[in-house]
Amino acid sequence: MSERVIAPKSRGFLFLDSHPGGCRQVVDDMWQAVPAPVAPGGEGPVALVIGSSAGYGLAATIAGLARIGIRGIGVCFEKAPARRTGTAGWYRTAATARLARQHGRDMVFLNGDAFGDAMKEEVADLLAERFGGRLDYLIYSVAAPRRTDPDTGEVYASVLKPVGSSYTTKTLVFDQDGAPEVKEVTTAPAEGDDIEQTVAVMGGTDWERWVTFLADRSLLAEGFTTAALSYIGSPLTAAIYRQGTIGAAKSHLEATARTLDERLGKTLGGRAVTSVNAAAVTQSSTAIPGIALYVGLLRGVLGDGMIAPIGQLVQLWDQLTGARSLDLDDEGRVRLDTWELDPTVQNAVAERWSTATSDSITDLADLGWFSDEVRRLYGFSVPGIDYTAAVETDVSWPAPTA
Ligand SMILES: NC(=O)c1ccc[n+]([C@@H]2O[C@H](COP(=O)([O-])OP(=O)(O)OC[C@H]3O[C@@H](n4cnc5c(N)ncnc54)[C@H](O)[C@@H]3O)[C@@H](O)[C@H]2O)c1
Repeated sequence: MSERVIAPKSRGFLFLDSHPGGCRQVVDDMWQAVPAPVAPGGEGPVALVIGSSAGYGLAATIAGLARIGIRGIGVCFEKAPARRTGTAGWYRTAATARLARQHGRDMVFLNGDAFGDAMKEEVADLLAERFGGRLDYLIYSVAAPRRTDPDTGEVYASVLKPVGSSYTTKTLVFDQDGAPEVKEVTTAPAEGDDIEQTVAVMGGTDWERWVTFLADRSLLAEGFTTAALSYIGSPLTAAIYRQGTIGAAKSHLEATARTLDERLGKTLGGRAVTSVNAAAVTQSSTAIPGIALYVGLLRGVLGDGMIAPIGQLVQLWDQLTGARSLDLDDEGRVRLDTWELDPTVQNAVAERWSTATSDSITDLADLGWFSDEVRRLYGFSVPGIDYTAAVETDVSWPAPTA
């Protein structure tokens, strides 16, 4: 037992501790935001979500459980409580498992490196032993800085750099007193094998390896469907995102979807797609130069008109399961970002972006919302939580229920 009061301590957008009570409430609130199940009762389809503890993968897990009644496996990479608290994803996973159990859904969570073959073996064994040896859905939502190649042991590192020439962008930071500043930062262009390294981490290689691994073990059901998360984003961030090193990885991911789609279509009557989602405040996205400013301005323009990840993932599940027809763009991608890329919205954001300064930013962007979103990633600024009360931090990883 280890009860204590947890104060938010941060360096930039990174917090050193997370709040178990707040993380649990975030998960509860996401579950509440899901509309009624499509087909209540009965045994749901078997799903594997990779990256299940945060951002879009957490939304995929919760929307899948609450809307579709999935059962299956979530995989993520989180740190247990020790001297510091556990990571927020540790606590969110405990909370998600509790809700799954309450709703009679058999969901097992595994903590470890999804890129390694040991995790693939463990998942394959679990599918065979516990889930009837048939996987219906795989959602791939990993965002990671590094990947170790299981064949060679080589470690690849992903970088966020423009391609061709350096890129100067406005960016949003908060000073020591929390006051917002709009600054310029310059990022040098990719050099050496930066592009290949980033593609090796964030492209489609590991997704394809998962599908091949499970197919070789005959664990994919007829009609097996898989989706990986992608992003296009605004012209304002294109140089650092879609035309940058990470964009090369996303193009690789999308090309992988086309190859996999053909293969799965022929072998199982199955499908592989990418799902292009909208900008959201996550631990990964706040690391991208300019994205904090962009998202804050987007919220300033759209307010509650922004669709949160949980709402987008309900739409994705509805399309994947056939509750709604699968709506693909010319390049075979599900598009859940059309509201973000709407030209009227983009023009309004671009106008605000061009005039944004440290003095005007509070009027142009919704900074209260943005700061709270960042804090909520760690379980802080969650309505209904008493942050002066001591809370148990020693939460154990959810054991599979019998
Ligand atoms: N955040 C956005 O604005 C946005 C928009 C559109 C698409 N996407 C895409 O969604 C996907 C997920 O991004 P996010 O922003 O939700 O990220 P995130 O940082 O919120 O979550 C990443 C998840 O990956 C897991 N993970 C990281 N390394 C792992 C490893 N080695 N093994 C197992 N699990 C690991 C983490 O535990 C976590 O569950 C990415 O493909 C991203 O490009 C993000």
